[in-house]
Amino acid sequence: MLKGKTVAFIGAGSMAEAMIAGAIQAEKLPSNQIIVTNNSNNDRLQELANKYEVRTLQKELLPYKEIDLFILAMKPKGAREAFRSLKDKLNLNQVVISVLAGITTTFMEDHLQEGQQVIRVMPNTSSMVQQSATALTSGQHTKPENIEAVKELLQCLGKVFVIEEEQMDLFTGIAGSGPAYFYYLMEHMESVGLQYGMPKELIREIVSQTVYGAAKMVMEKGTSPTILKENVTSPNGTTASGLKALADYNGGEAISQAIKHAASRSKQISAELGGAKLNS
Ligand SMILES: NC(=O)C1=CN([C@@H]2O[C@H](COP(=O)(O)OP(=O)(O)OC[C@H]3O[C@@H](n4cnc5c(N)ncnc54)[C@H](O)[C@@H]3O)[C@@H](O)[C@H]2O)C=CC1
Ligand SMILES: O=C(O)[C@@H]1CCC=N1
Repeated sequence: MLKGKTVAFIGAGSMAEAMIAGAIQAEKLPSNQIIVTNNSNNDRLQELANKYEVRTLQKELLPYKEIDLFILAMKPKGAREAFRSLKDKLNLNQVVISVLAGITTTFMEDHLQEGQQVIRVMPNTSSMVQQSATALTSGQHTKPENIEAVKELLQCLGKVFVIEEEQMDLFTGIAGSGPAYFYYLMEHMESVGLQYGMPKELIREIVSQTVYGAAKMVMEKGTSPTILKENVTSPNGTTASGLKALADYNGGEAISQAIKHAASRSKQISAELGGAKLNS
């Protein structure tokens, strides 16, 4: 489905790079089928061209007719201008994909030609190592074969979940932003190690192996986090003491609030752009 398709990234930041790196590593999309552009930073385009051998071009020079899939990867505040400049240059066989937090398929359809095929996607930066949890939801005119092609592209970046659009803000709070919560946790784990004199490289390896092992247990053993947590916890042992401190300091509530705030910010971005009602 992806074979022979040309993909253009409009926006060349960290998310675009993570997706480009993942797709090339998976060998599904050769670098000569990838075009990248941004607003004005030529040095950044040169950096991506050197690193991934992709074609980089200034926006005005994009060969619009050659491109099958446009992936919008700028900040949401640039969305209106980006859609405005794309609108009259596309035909209805071309597909517009957005990774922008809070940009709904309705917003996309309303700001492109009537009948344009659109797909909203929420990856995360673990795309860089092909371990993203990515959500996909499509617009009303999008052909099944194009959804399959985009799924194939996203599968190069990790696991893909086709979800209802209503769940996108929540998915963004859990998985789009999620890696940052784990990095925050890891930062704190590292800093305790450092505080007690462990060498930085050693503590980093210990912490990342611990987090990786815990995720792998959930994925491979089919056991719930609750049971796995109980398995670690000996009566009156070290873990019980650690978990009590987490509860005393409201660790669980802090995590729930992080997800709820991120999801609500996604909704708010939609509302600010006039693309969705802010109902919670
Ligand atoms: N960073 C992340 O973990 C994730 C980001 N996203 C979404 O990806 C989008 C980009 O995020 P980052 O890569 O972190 O941002 P970034 O700030 O690193 O990159 C944004 C890029 O867009 C370019 N740009 C801005 N306006 C443009 C326009 N009108 N036309 C062409 N290029 C334009 C900038 O020059 C820059 O290259 C955001 O909308 C964000 O919601 C989605 C999932 C995860
Ligand atoms: O922080 C953000 O808005 C983007 C969307 C999900 C992850 N990063």
